[in-house]
Amino acid sequence: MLSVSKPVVGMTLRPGDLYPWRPLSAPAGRRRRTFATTPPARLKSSELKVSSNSDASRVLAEATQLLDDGHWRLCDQGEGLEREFRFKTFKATWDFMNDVAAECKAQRHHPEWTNVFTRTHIKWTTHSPKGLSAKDTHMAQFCDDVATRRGELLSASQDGDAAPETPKV
Ligand SMILES: C[C@H](O)[C@H](O)[C@H]1CNC2=NC(N)=NC(=O)C2=N1
Repeated sequence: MLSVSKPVVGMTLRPGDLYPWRPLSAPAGRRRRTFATTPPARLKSSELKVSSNSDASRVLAEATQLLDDGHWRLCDQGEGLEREFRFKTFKATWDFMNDVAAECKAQRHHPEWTNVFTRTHIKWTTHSPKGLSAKDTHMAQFCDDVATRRGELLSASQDGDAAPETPKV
C-alpha cells in the first residue's frame, strides 16, 4: 500500500524542475486509473504562472495532484485551472453551485463560471496578483469534493465503472 504524503515542507523547486509524483488522494471508487498503467502528470514549474502571493511549490504540488486526478486542465497559459461538471438534474446542479458559492464567500475568492442546464464550466484563476494561487487549487479541490458528494455524472472516459447517463429535469 502506497502512503499519501504531503509535499515536503521547505522543499524548493527551481524553474524547470519536475514536481516529484506522489500517489493520488481521491476517495476510493472515484479513481479510474491504476498506478501500474497510467503515468503521472509531469507538470513543470515553468508551465504554471503562480500568483506572487502564493507559495509556488505548494501551488505546483496541488495543481499536479488536480491534473493527475484527471478532470482539471491548465488554461490561460498556466494562470488557470478549468473543468466541467455534470449532474443529473438542474436542481442538483444548482445545489452544487450554491455549495461552491458559500465557500467562495468564506474564501473571498470567485470563479469564472457558466451554467447551461446540468453542465457547469468552472475556471479558477486569481485576478490580483494575477496567476494561479493556493485559493484556486483549494477551490478546485473543494468543487471536486462537493461534486462527488452531490453525485456528479462522470462519462465513461472519466469513470471506468459508470454507464453514460442522460440528464433529467
Ligand atoms: C477584496 C477581495 O477579497 C478581492 O477583490 C478578491 C475577490 N475575489 C477574487 N477572486 C478571484 N478569482 N481573484 C481575485 O483576485 C479575487 N479578489
